[in-house]
Amino acid sequence: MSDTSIIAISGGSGSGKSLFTQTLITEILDSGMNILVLCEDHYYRDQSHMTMDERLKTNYDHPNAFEHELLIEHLLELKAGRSIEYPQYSFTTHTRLAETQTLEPASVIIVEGIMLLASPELLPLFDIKVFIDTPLDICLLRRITRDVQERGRTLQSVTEQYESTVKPMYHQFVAPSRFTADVVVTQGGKNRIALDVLKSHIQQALHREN
Ligand SMILES: Nc1ncnc2c1ncn2[C@@H]1O[C@H](COP(=O)(O)OP(=O)(O)O)[C@@H](O)[C@H]1O
Ligand SMILES: Nc1ccn([C@@H]2O[C@H](COP(=O)(O)O)[C@@H](O)[C@H]2O)c(=O)n1
Repeated sequence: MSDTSIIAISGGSGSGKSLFTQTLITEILDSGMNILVLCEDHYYRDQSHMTMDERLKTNYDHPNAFEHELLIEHLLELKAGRSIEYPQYSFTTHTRLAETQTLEPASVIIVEGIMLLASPELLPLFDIKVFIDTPLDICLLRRITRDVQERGRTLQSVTEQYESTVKPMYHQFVAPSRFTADVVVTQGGKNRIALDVLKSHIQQALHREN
């Protein structure tokens, strides 16, 4: 087994996980380091056997919506120095695409997603657990803009899904998972100090490898 560091970045939908992760890796990649990012969203279950009506009824904010078994298998493969076939997911068809992407192992792996810290089977794999703590009303405002502009949703579908699953599941699963985190970050991807602390930890881990 190699000495791979796995960092989990979790928090509600729209909390700023992706922006935080992207800011972090852009700054680290600028210094020429080898780092890999996996999104939990890519591990939403394949629903190609279901009709579109059935897919629209899925609760995408429950831990069971994810194939965490496959995510665990992939993290273990990467830690063992082997490549993986990374699933690709469509928020339009609500299922996996036929193609996958081959990803090579790296010394530091960042995984980001809503249910990472709410899933006890995943926790032992993470060396650092980060929770992006953003008020739910701000998450909702960001989600409306993003889902309409980037995920082909209507304002009505975003508000209905928010009331029926996103908000109740946030309170049931995501918010309590904050207490499993090592680091709780306010102000998301704009929190300069949190970014610098994690960057410094990652750079130390990468230097230990070299
Ligand atoms: N701190 C912030 N201030 C302003 N806008 C932000 C901030 N963090 C994220 N956003 C914006 O909010 C939207 C959702 O953020 P994103 O990082 O995709 O959230 P998540 O990955 O947690 O769902 C994106 O359009 C992003 O640019
Ligand atoms: N087919 C799907 C799958 C997921 N969602 C929503 O995505 C959210 C998680 O992704 P973030 O990038 O926002 O963290 C989650 O809250 C699901 O409701 C969806 O709408 N459709």
